[in-house]
Amino acid sequence: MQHPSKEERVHKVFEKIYGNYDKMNSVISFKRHTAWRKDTMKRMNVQIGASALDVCCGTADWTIALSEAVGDSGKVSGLDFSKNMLSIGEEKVKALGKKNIELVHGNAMELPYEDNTFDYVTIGFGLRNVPDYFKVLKEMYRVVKPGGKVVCLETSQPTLIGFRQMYFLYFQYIMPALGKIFAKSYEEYAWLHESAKDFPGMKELKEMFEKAGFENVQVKAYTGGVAAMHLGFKPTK
Ligand SMILES: C[S@@+](CC[C@H](N)C(=O)[O-])C[C@H]1O[C@@H](n2cnc3c(N)ncnc32)[C@H](O)[C@@H]1O
Repeated sequence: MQHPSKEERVHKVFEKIYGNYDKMNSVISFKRHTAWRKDTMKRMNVQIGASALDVCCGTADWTIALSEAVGDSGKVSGLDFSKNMLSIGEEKVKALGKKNIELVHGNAMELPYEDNTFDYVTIGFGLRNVPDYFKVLKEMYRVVKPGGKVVCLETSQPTLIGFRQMYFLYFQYIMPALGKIFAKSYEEYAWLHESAKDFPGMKELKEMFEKAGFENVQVKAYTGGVAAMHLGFKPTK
């Protein structure tokens, strides 16, 4: 029997865990993810009336935060390949009565947009999941406008001594056990461990941003480097 591709595996994971995703996010990060997201938004300094694309938007939390920042005169699109994750996002958008959000079913590897379309393009805890990080960064580069910002918030490789060892023990034993209790699925949360383990550290990801064409790349580590934000500008010429 053939092994499923990374893309097929990831798709299956999110199609299955969608109902528990938001709750698990808070549990596995000890609610830290909310602070990371807030700080990232502060650094982005999103302007009223701007346009934004949130790649791998999932249940649409970052998409909604962006829609609040751009206001009624702005527009935000959220894109994801899991219809179930999007369905949770749709419920939130509807409940909030947001008119400036469009949620789109699509693949991050081939963004269905013209070159130079958005002022901001974000990806939150999504890049780790795609089959080719560099290809997705180049896609994000392609669709952001010259002078626009591309921002990635993702797990990273902890740099503090002791933290790193604890982090891996946590990932290997504690998190999957939490996954079993809350989402009744061990396998799916083991995926988080695997994908986070293989994901590049801050320096490597910064280099990848630069190789994709971004300039003035800023990096911010969160909680000892458990997560990090990378922000790059597309040159104006
Ligand atoms: C960990 S969730 C992150 C969701 C959201 N951005 C957040 O910050 O909570 C990762 C999301 O990426 C989506 N995803 C993974 N690979 C994708 C791809 N190739 N194209 C589009 N979406 C993808 C999954 O369906 C899932 O919703």
